[in-house]
Amino acid sequence: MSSASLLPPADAQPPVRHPDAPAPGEPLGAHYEHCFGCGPGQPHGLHLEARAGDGVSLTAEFTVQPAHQGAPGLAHGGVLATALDETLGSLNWLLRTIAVTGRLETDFVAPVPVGTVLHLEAEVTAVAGRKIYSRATGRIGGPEGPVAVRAEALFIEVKVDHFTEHGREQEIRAAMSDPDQIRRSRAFEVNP
Ligand SMILES: CCCCCCCCCCCCCC(=O)SCCNC(=O)CCNC(=O)[C@H](O)C(C)(C)COP(=O)(O)OP(=O)(O)OC[C@H]1O[C@@H](n2cnc3c(N)ncnc32)[C@H](O)[C@@H]1OP(=O)(O)O
Repeated sequence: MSSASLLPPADAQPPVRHPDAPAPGEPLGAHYEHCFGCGPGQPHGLHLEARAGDGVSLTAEFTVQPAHQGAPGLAHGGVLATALDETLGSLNWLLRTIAVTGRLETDFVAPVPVGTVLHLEAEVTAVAGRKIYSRATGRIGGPEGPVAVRAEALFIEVKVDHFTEHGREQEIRAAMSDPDQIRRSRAFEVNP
């Protein structure tokens, strides 16, 4: 059961897909080359690949590598939580909103062996002001396989200043001059 702070308030609205959101089936790509969740330049990262779904939803895959073990041969729970966090965070691109995780609640339903493809699906359920409510499920053995992990989350919309104030200047400057225009706009574009 989710905690009270993950229940949308009575005045929450259904999420609205941004008109310029990627079409259903289109890959979302990475928002930052060195992101541990999705960046191609992070050798031990998850290299999570997400695709837009209908409405404000998406699907994603992540293959558990030996570098992601906790118990021998099994994915570390924190890594699985990261996969859920990254998947849920990617939803905000469909809203064209920059947001960070405020709260993430995870259920670990079944162990996930190394070599397994985790099939994730996620959707935004409601928006209330700066608060974005979402949930995700990860299945093994195929997109229709048994549920191994699931999560509910609250993301909070932030201005780009959140990153320039708290992040390291060198990395921020490098991300702002990323030659990949889609990645640059995904990281920094804010829509009212
Ligand atoms: C360089 C590249 C840029 C990349 C850009 C893309 C980034 C994507 C990254 C993707 C990577 C994957 C994703 C990641 O890993 S993101 C990384 C992990 N997350 C963070 O680092 C966030 C750290 N936290 C903060 O910075 C602040 O606490 C934030 C910004 C979240 C809120 O502080 P702020 O001062 O702004 O706002 P507020 O305190 O007035 O709160 C506002 C409202 O929210 C409610 N609330 C707040 N927290 C919680 C909570 N825990 N449970 C329940 N409710 C909570 C609060 O009650 C209030 O509600 P209401 O009173 O209005 O009803």
